[in-house]
Amino acid sequence: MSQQALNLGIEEPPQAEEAGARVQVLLPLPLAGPLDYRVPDGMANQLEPGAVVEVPLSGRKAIGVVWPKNTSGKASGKTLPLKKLKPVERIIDVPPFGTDLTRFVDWVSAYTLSSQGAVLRMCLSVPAAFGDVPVKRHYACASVLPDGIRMTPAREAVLKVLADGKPRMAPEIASLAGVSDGVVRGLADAGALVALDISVDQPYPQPDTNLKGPKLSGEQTEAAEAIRGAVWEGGFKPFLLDGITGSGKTEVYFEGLAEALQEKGTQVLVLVPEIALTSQWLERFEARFGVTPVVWHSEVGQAERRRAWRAVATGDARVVVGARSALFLPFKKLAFITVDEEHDPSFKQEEGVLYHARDMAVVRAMQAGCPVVLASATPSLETQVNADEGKYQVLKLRERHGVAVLPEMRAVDMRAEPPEAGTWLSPILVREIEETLAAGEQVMLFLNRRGYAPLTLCRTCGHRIECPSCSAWLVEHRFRQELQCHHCGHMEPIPEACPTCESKESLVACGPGVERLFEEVTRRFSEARTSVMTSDTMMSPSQTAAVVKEIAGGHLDIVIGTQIVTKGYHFPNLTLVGVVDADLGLRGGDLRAGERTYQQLVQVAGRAGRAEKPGKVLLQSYEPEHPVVQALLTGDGDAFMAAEKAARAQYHMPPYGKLVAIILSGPEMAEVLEVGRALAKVAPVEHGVDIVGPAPAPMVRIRGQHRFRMLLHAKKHIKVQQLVRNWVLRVKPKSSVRIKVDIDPYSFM
Ligand SMILES: Nc1ncnc2c1ncn2[C@@H]1O[C@H](COP(=O)(O)OP(=O)(O)OP(=O)(O)O)[C@@H](O)[C@H]1O
Ligand SMILES: [Zn+2]
Repeated sequence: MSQQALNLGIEEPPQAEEAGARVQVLLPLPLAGPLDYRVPDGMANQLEPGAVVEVPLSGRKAIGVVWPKNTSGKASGKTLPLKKLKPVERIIDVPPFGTDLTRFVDWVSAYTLSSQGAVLRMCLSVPAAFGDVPVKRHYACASVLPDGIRMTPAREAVLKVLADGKPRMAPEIASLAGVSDGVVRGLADAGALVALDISVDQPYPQPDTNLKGPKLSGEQTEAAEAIRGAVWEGGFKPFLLDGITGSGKTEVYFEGLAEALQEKGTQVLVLVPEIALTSQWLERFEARFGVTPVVWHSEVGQAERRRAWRAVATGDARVVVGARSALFLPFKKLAFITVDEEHDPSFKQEEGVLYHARDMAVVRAMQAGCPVVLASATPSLETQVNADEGKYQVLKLRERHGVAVLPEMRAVDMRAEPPEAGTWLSPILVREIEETLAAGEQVMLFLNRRGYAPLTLCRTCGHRIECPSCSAWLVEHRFRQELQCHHCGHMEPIPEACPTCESKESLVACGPGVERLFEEVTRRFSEARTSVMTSDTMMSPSQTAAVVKEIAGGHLDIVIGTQIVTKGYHFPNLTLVGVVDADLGLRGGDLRAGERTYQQLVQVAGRAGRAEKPGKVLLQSYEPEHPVVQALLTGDGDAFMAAEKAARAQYHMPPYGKLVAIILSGPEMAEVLEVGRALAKVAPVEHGVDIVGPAPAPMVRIRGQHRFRMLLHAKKHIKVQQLVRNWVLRVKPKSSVRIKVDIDPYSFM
């Protein structure tokens, strides 16, 4: 053993071992790193890094990926002699992962402090992709009819159907020929038909890049040319496409897609915040490229996921539009990425590996060496700072397309113009709705609260109905006649009597949700066709698409919705937007409450007046002097964001400083607190680093788990990952207590 290896305490493989006799395989499990396996004879040349393989693992079989050598850590921590290693069992018949993906996995793992295996798991999320693809038996005519075959009219009919040379399945042939399946099988047995087993996974139709997009305006052309140029040149280049609502950002980045797809075999990825809501986007894509793209999100069925995953790996899928998890697909030749509505909070994953898909999309593009466009009318503060610092090239669109202009904004001071008791619309907003309806135009009312009422209270004893396993009120859903917890999903019937004092008819609903607003709207405007758009009323992408079509087609007059109506829709006849509670997002605010509320309200306001007719937006507020409301009224978002930036810079808050949240949870409060105290005791003491907590989380209990939080706040230059890893490793928690590390937290609950 060499001196160096001794010093490092690492065992070297025995001298006699042949190079290439072992490989490291990363498994989709939370281990410290890859495991060593023996390379069986005959496989040596095929086991290149990135190959997907099946290996034995404690008596079972597991799918893993041959991992490049230079990566950190090893699960076992020591090198076993070759003869003790288990052999790789087989190579899975899919193209190997590229180094862009293996490096991306390593990067995400190091950044988020998740194990490499936990990140790899997101890449291998479709077990069915590694098995045999099911086939279906088809029949076609044999090239020559067997001698002496007995022909009948039924048999003749079958041969006639197949005369076009297209293989078909027996039931189809039988129905076309007007015969029974038996006739088809009889012909096959007699050798007159040949059987073909055809994969059920049909190739995806290829996008047509020769179709022309709309004629772009001057500023659109300028932006599109910059993107096209970068795509043509290749190489990593991040852009911020900052254009007001309705300015044609989609048309502009479509030009980038078109350029990227010119080259043979290239692939593009478009990340969107809520894929279930993209029916209009899909239609526009189809109009521009002649086909529908591959859609990727958690609700896509298993068979389609298998088809999509494999087609992405082989390069057959050229365009993928997906939710954040699409970042982990094994693209063969990724040439361009767009993150649409890049400011959207749903890009942050809050379960499992805690990552921000917008940030990781930039990293993915860096590893793949391709341009990436972050598009938004309200770019996140983080992205703006990157642009200010010159890291991202800014492309601006300042005008709406055609004759459309930004809507007129007005605040309704609810202190001066309060609604009648038990109602939520001020007289001014009611009047505006009446006028809009009279003009034959559409209204959107925005209230970011699902259900009927956020709280059910007993008038007699003051009891508030809470979730049995979370520290949260149950929300009444009157359409479904239920109370529901929005944190764990717990549901129960609405009780007739107070659960505590048993008084009858004493429970009252407090505050409005969209269902309650619906009640008021249908009472006031009984003639209007009204619909509620929330995740409760639109359970599936097709249901959503149907409602969106109804609105776009003018079959609805009033739409009441939660944040899902704010996202990218284009309704030409919608001219009035009413924000029922502009202050809602500002209450109990965290670091980003102001920014988020501003973005959300700009987005919802941006749905008004997108075509010929000008739009109007009314903001109901009890605090119209608040900077967020003022920024909306004056349209000076730049000044608002500048003030936000200054405040964050002053306190070294992200992105001018770093935050790491440590969330501790477990079934026993005392045990959780004990781990928190142990962590506090060994907390790093370093200049530029502050640690607060453990303190009870604002959501003290979720799903029966007690929760405490700690927050590490560091100056920008500090390498928090290293610091936190060393710190957390010093405490061995009881197995019942979970420690979750959230780098760059967005939720402080
Ligand atoms: N050059 C153009 N020619 C024809 N139609 C255009 C052009 N640019 C934009 N449009 C149309 O204007 C509407 C708004 O454009 P688009 O949806 O791309 O804007 P956006 O910036 O993505 O908006 P938002 O941020 O609000 O989602 C769409 O119906 C789009 O087809
Ligand atoms: Zn609950």
